[in-house]
Amino acid sequence: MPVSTTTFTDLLALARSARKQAYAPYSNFLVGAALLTRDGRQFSGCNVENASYGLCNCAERTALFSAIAAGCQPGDFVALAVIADTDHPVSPCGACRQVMSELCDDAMPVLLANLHGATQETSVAALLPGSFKLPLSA
Ligand SMILES: O=c1ccn([C@H]2C[C@H](O)[C@@H](CO)O2)c(=O)[nH]1
Ligand SMILES: [Zn+2]
Repeated sequence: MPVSTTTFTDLLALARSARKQAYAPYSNFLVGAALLTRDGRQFSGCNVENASYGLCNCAERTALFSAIAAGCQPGDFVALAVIADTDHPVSPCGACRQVMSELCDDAMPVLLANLHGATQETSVAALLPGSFKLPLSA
């Protein structure tokens, strides 16, 4: 489903506001994300860190997992926006790319942004070509 500029503007505003909720006392790197569903619902996420560093959860996964927890199914999503205080639009980590590849359509647009107005539109497949997937049983 194509996504309009207005939709991305809205999602980015939500991601920017979600970023303020980040719990990132270790890295001090605050990230926000916002996800739009086919039926028009929006879910936001921030990064949540932990003293056991490997448990840190990125903003992208927080948004995706909260949508799944609210009853969304893989493929219900039409766009994701991510924002951080970076020189260039923020680049999602490998773990988030893998999660996106399983829960979102390959063609789903992803808008990467920084706080200063730079944006880059990409897609789930472009972020992780040839992603690993297990066959799902019905
Ligand atoms: O796209 C990204 C990149 C990093 N982080 C988080 C993970 C960790 O809390 C902090 C530093 O890597 O930023 C995100 O939430 N999203
Ligand atoms: Zn990540």
